[in-house]
Amino acid sequence: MTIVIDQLDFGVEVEHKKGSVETEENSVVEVEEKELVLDGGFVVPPRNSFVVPETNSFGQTFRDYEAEGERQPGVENFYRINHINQCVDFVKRMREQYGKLNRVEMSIWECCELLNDVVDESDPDLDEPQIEHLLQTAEAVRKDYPSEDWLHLTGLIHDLGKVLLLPSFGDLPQWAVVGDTYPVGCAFDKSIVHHKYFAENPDYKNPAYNTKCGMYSEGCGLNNVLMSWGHDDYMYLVAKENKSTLPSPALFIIRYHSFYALHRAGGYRHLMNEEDVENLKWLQIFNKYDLYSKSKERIDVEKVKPYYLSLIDKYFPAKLKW
Ligand SMILES: O[C@H]1[C@H](O)[C@@H](O)[C@H](O)[C@@H](O)[C@H]1O
Ligand SMILES: [Fe+2]
Ligand SMILES: [Fe+2]
Repeated sequence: MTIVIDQLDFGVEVEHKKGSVETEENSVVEVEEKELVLDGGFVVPPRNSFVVPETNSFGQTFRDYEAEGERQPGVENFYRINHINQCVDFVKRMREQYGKLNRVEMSIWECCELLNDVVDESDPDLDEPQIEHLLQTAEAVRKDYPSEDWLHLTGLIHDLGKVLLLPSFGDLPQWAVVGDTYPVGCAFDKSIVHHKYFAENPDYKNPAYNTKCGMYSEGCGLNNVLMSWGHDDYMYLVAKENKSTLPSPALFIIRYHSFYALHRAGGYRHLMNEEDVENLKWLQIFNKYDLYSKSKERIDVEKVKPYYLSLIDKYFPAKLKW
């Protein structure tokens, strides 16, 4: 059995458009089509065809971090180490070091191919090579939003930061690359997966960092918030520093797609500014495709490659600094 998830219900404007269709008897009937218009000027189609599966490839509901199964102990252990180690000092050091982008020079597509060798230990829903996940996400978005080519490309590249696991990118451990992300420097929200393990984080008992706002102020904007270090923030830095022409919601999606405490649980809203509120709408649309397109269905890479190469050419330089 499958469930169809309807259009998301956040506060977007609905524009009514008149159109006409011919019936079988050739009489013309007026119809009213609803289009959702986001403030950023992008249009959300009224009919989404993507069907959200009820269970993942392991027969469990998606993102069930307690369900017993072969992946559960490994994933829980991943979050234990992640929560102990991601602290303000660590994040500052990583941003400083990796912000230099002085390790590798290569194209976006070359990077996609490198992801073939990457396995993500934090993910209870996926054990396929990462390149499959990139294409599954991008192609699922493309079906429902055929004219938003920037969103297709966002699907393709959103997880490229996982190359941080590879030797030429510093060989970072899994806990510093994958998994959900969250702000450091203020209280860890209760909705974060396996929250209990934060008790051993050096910031947990620090009064400068353990209040609702911690080192931030209400409405300061997520751009001023330090996020736990991983593939999201790294790929955002890569896209920004290499002067990608992708629009603001694309960069926001790349940077915060693992921030489930925000986009799923609604935590940390007090740190957002108006631009974040607007961009979050796109992130919530994107998340459906990122999460639920994970399946055993393979995409024919060679068939779709020319299309994605044309998008890369449109939004990125030929070679990027990583
Ligand atoms: O395990 C997954 C995986 O690492 C994803 O790439 C990340 O974006 C998710 O937030 C995380 O939960
Ligand atoms: Fe990710
Ligand atoms: Fe992903």
